[in-house]
Amino acid sequence: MKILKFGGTSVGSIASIKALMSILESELPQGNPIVVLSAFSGVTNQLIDIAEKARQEQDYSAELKSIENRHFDVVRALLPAAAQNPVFSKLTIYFNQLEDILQSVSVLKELSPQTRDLILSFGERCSTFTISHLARQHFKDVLAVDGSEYIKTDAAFGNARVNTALSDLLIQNFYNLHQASLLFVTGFIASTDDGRITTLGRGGSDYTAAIWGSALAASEIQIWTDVDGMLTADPRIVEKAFPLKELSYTEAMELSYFGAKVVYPPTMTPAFLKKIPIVIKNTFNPAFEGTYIRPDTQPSDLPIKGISSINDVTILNLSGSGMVGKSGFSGRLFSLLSREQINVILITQSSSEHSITFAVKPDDAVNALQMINKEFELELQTNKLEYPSLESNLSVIAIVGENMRHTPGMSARLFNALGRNGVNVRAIAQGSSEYNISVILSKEDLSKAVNAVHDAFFSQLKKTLHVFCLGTGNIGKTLFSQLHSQMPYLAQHNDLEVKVMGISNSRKMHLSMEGIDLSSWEETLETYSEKADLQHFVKRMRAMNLPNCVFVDNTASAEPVQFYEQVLKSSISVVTCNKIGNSGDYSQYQAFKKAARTAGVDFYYETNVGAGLPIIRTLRDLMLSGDKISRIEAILSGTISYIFNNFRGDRKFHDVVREAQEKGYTEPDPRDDLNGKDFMRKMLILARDAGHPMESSDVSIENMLPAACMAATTVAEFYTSLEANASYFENLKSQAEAAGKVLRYIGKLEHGKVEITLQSVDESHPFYMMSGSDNIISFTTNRYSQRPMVVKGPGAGAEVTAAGVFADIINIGKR
Ligand SMILES: NC(=O)c1ccc[n+]([C@@H]2O[C@H](COP(=O)([O-])OP(=O)(O)OC[C@H]3O[C@@H](n4cnc5c(N)ncnc54)[C@H](O)[C@@H]3O)[C@@H](O)[C@H]2O)c1
Ligand SMILES: N[C@@H](CCO)C(=O)O
Ligand code: NA
Repeated sequence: MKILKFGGTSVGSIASIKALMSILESELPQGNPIVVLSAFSGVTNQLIDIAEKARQEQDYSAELKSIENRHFDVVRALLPAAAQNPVFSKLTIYFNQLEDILQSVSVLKELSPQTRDLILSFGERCSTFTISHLARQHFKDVLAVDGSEYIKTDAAFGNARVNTALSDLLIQNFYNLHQASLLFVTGFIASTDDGRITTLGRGGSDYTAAIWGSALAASEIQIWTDVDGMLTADPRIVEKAFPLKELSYTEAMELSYFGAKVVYPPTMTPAFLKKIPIVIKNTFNPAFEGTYIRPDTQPSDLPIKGISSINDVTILNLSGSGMVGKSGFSGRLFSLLSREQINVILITQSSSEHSITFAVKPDDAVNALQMINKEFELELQTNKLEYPSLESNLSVIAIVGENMRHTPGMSARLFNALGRNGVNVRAIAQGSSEYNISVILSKEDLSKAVNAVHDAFFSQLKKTLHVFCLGTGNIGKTLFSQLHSQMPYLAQHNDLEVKVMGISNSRKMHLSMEGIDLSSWEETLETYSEKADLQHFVKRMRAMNLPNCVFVDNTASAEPVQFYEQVLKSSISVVTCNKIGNSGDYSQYQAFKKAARTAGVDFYYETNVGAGLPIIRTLRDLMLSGDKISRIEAILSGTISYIFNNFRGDRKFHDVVREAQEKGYTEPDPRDDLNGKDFMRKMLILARDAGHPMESSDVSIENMLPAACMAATTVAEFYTSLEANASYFENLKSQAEAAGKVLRYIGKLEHGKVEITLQSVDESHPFYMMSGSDNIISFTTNRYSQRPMVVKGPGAGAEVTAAGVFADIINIGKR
């Protein structure tokens, strides 16, 4: 025999009652279950409210009427007219009785816990009566049972303690007489020996189901609700939370301790003791298998079963020399708290025994503090103890699961996820059962922390990167289109989801908690945006406090650079193709690195040199493995490379420059390429990464342009001057050609010196063969001493650059 318990949301509406009936219909062929019902959703709370209003002599009639109407409406909708009247009459009797009781509360201006329980009992009685009547339309031999007659309790109204032996007997006797009927039992309510109504406290209908199940040795207890089972985390916090197939009793208890909402496992203890399996099922999705809670679970692949959290706690910290080695101390402390009925959520003690930290509900904190001050007055006055301090606005998160037991690396994974996201851990507790590790953190970090930890443990789910992008030009635009087209691939092959949460260019910006749809980012930016304000952008990004964040700079502006350090310090990784940051003052370059290291986040800038070519990464790997760089020789201007490779035949120099610009190889201002500045920045960044603390003034650059071109004050003027100096460039070319050589602008780092020179090289030179916007770099090192390591390929252009930025972002996601 099974117990099927339907909670408030499963009995609150016409649709849910229909669903309930069809669930019963498919269940009945396997034998009659016992159905336990809650009050219609929301009714218990309404009754509490109405009772309170009555006590204060306020008008409650409308609210009472609305409860009545809900029951009547259901009857009207689901019963044929001819069958309605007897139900209406009985319901009217219930509501008249309730009205009478409320009247007396009003007259006496007194609402005792006993009266309150009596008032609340109408919720379950009306719902069970109504639904059992509706069931008569579908099933034979239906019986409505007032469960309060069969569960006997003490007189602790509001949260009564059950007399199990007596209740078991009453239930068994009743069932023996009526097992042929389809029984509908009121949940939540019970009675004292002398017949006064009591209630069973939080999760009371679950408790009723467990008591009946245990008394009758049910084969299964089904808890029908409005979600697909117990989830891995609170779905209001973690969008990706998913239903668990199976939990052990212990896991269910641990998860619920910190607030799993669908079932309140402590009430299921009678079922646990008899090893009866419990299933959480969704009334609105009955085909879904739901969550099984049972004693012997199958081995699971999940490293943890879930993350539970308590939104608001306060911690008290007690410390002092008086505690060391005093065995009675914590005994006194905790019996004091228990005497005061203060529930201790979590305790940690330093191994020096010098301090104890414990967490309580904020409502209990001041009381706890005062009680401690009183109890330990002597120790406090003699300085053996320090006056305890309170810390509020904190939350607790706990990871729970039996697989954590004896598995090294679990706590590392937890703290790594928290650390990388800049979540400061205030206190830690691990039960010696190893089923649960709990940490206390700031309340404002709760959502970020739970999401980051969920991502870290449930790696079979997509991990989400939250990306904030500056710049919607050549590179920015291309990055968005690459991200957009690669989304499905990333999801499938990298278990990664990249969500763009903010976009800004120099005119407009837009940030969104939902993320920006990359198929229409341009319209979104036009329609919803505000005026660009970088300071504000960064502030908002930080305030969103999301896990796994990346700040991407695709501008050529000095302004974003001012924010890198503060962004890194707030545990947000930075990816930049903008070279201004790393080629500024050396102290600034160092500060970025230090900020990233300290915060444990990434600062990636692969595209600063050679666009998407793996140059920065290669150099870093060489350095990390202890190699020494003796020489770097390189062509690192894609623009100049393109110009020399295409300045052939009767083509004009300035036309080729314009073509390079049109192809997206040049900087936004092409003068930055031709005057060597862009090349200088790249050589400087390489030299710094190779361990030389250099400034830009240390780089010597041979001008490739005549003085008149260098002096041009606008881009238009620049092109005019290139045209005017056409013969200068023709000369350079023909001289080289006459000698069987080609022109190459080459950078070199050797003996701590960096120079960039214009050279004519013949075919014996390794840099002779180049095409398109090719870059080439050769590293001569201790290990690559005879023949250098060479990286070569297209070193400019929107596609290859955006791809490099993309790869940096993904690499952050992979860590
Ligand atoms: N083109 C290449 O092959 C290549 C290769 C490697 C690196 N880069 C680098 O890429 C960067 C972008 O180049 P691009 O060609 O896309 O430039 P672009 O001029 O096309 O676009 C720059 C974007 O930055 C925005 N912007 C400027 N200042 C801003 C600010 N303060 N806040 C927010 N947005 C701002 C502009 O509105 C524009 O959308 C440059 O730093 C360049 O050095 C380019
Ligand atoms: N303008 C740059 C882009 C790549 O950094 C170049 O021409 O090399
Ligand atoms: Na690169």
